[in-house]
Amino acid sequence: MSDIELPVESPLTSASKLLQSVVSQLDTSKPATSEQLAQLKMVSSLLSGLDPYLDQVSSAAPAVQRPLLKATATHDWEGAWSRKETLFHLSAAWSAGAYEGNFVGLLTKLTHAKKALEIGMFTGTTTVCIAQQLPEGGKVTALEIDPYLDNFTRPLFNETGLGDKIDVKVGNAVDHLETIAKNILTDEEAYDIIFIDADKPGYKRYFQTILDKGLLKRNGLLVVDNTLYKGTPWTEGLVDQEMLAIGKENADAIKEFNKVVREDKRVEVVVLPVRDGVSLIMRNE
Ligand SMILES: C[S@@+](CC[C@H](N)C(=O)[O-])C[C@H]1O[C@@H](n2cnc3c(N)ncnc32)[C@H](O)[C@@H]1O
Repeated sequence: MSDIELPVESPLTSASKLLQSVVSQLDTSKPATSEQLAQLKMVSSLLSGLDPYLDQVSSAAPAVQRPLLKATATHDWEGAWSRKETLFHLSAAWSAGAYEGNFVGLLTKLTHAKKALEIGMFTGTTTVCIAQQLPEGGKVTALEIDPYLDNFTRPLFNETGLGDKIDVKVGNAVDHLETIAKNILTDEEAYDIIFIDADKPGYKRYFQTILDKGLLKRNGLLVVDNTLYKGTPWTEGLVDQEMLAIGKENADAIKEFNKVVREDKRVEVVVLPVRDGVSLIMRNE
């Protein structure tokens, strides 16, 4: 961050200015005026309309992603959890979705990646976006702890015709990263792009293993999801509000992760307000 501050204008600052204006006029002894209510509605519309608008003006989901999105949205996750078939209480909301999948696919294309790694696959909606952008002979390795998801995605990957470009490794990502590192002996063999999107308390370890063991190429790109974790890193007390049902462990892990990355001299980082926050981290040595 620069020590020279310039004013920022964004949808969030518009919402913030409106809200500050209403808050400064509020008088608890009087009901809100119609003008104040209109301003609050505008704040609500600014905030709730952002993501749908981004979807509307960004390219549609690629055809290969559609069957996976549909299967994710319609699957009976609740039933699978109650039958103890899944390791976690999964829901469709665990997917990074069409917009972010497309974004990571675009980054794969921009970096001319041939070798990609995803840590935390879930239903593969991003995996296929990465695979689709890889050249002939390219491969994405997806690490996923839950065998249920390997069974879920396998027929869908084959249906897209991208099955040959996707290698799913089931098990704890920590163990897989150690094994993978043993087979990466030169920078040439390392990954061009890595997407971290698994358990939040594991992020710091994944980051350090990736850099310490040379899993990411020099000038390679590390993309990390959820680094603005619902706004908890800069909003004291948010995590304690029961209505948000945010895990404190995850919130603390993300805050610590962002600090560790920012202080690591081996990388450059820009955190983007894409969905729940996406960090773009480039290895520069
Ligand atoms: C948020 S979801 C991933 C979403 C996916 N990357 C996407 O783009 O839609 C997180 C996934 O990480 C998996 N996971 C959690 N802990 C893990 C671990 N230690 N090793 C590997 N996968 C893990 C979960 O089972 C879950 O499928």
